[in-house]
Amino acid sequence: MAIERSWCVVPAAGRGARFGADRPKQYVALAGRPLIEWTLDRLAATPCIAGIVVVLAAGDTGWRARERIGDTPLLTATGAGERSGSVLAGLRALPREVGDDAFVLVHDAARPCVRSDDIARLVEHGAAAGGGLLAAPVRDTLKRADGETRVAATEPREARWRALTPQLFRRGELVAALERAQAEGITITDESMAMERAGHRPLLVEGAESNIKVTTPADLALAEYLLSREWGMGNGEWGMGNGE
Ligand SMILES: Nc1ccn([C@@H]2O[C@H](COP(=O)(O)OP(=O)(O)OP(=O)(O)O)[C@@H](O)[C@H]2O)c(=O)n1
Ligand SMILES: C[C@](O)(CO)[C@H](O)COP(=O)(O)O
Repeated sequence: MAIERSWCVVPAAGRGARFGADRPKQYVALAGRPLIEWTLDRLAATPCIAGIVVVLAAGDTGWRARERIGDTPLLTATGAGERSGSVLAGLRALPREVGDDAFVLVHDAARPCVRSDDIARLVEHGAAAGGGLLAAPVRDTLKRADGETRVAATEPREARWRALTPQLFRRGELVAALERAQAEGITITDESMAMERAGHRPLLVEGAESNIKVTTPADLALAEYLLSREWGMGNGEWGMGNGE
């Protein structure tokens, strides 16, 4: 089932504790602009994104939301103490015309280097599979701990994937899965986890490893390098940089 365009919820209500700045990390300067603006501009410039709901912390004055970014409508919602609660708030703030069967993307405000063509492939293949997420293969050997610092298992090479965002699911199914996990008191770290607990097997769509999440200051330096590589031949326009 080919879907034309999809709305995107952008959770941006975190505190950025691991980043350790004097403001939430989504507002720290990245190449001269607040990090969040790079992410939102990138999403707004992605043809398959119909609109954006950005989820901000209650009373947040770190960034003045606009009604549109270019031709892309921009709505706001108020976040919660946990990321999953912020995502739920964003899903509930979608326009009425986005029904339960509509596929919706969820993308971290903290991921400014996402590639538009990766999002397009996720929308195409993830929708056909009933839901999916961008993911990058992990090069290191992964160990599963037994709760202490002892090795419980080693993940085989073909099973090692790093979940990214965006993640794409049907609005109604994702709301139900997140509400169920919330009712069960389960901490949900990404949308796929809630959907897996509800019995779904989301499709892994390989995305560029440059789609990093800015969590610490070291990540910010890498994001600045990655963005600089995407500029065109000095003309100041976004290149078609392959991100490699
Ligand atoms: N209650 C929360 C927590 C996180 N987020 C958002 O979810 C994305 C990914 O979360 P993460 O990187 O963990 O951000 P923080 O929670 O801010 O980071 P930390 O855990 O270091 O405080 C970020 O864009 C963040 O703003 C959110 O909207 N609401
Ligand atoms: C949602 C996410 O960005 C998918 O990769 C990731 O799970 C967030 O991880 P964190 O533990 O909140 O840093």
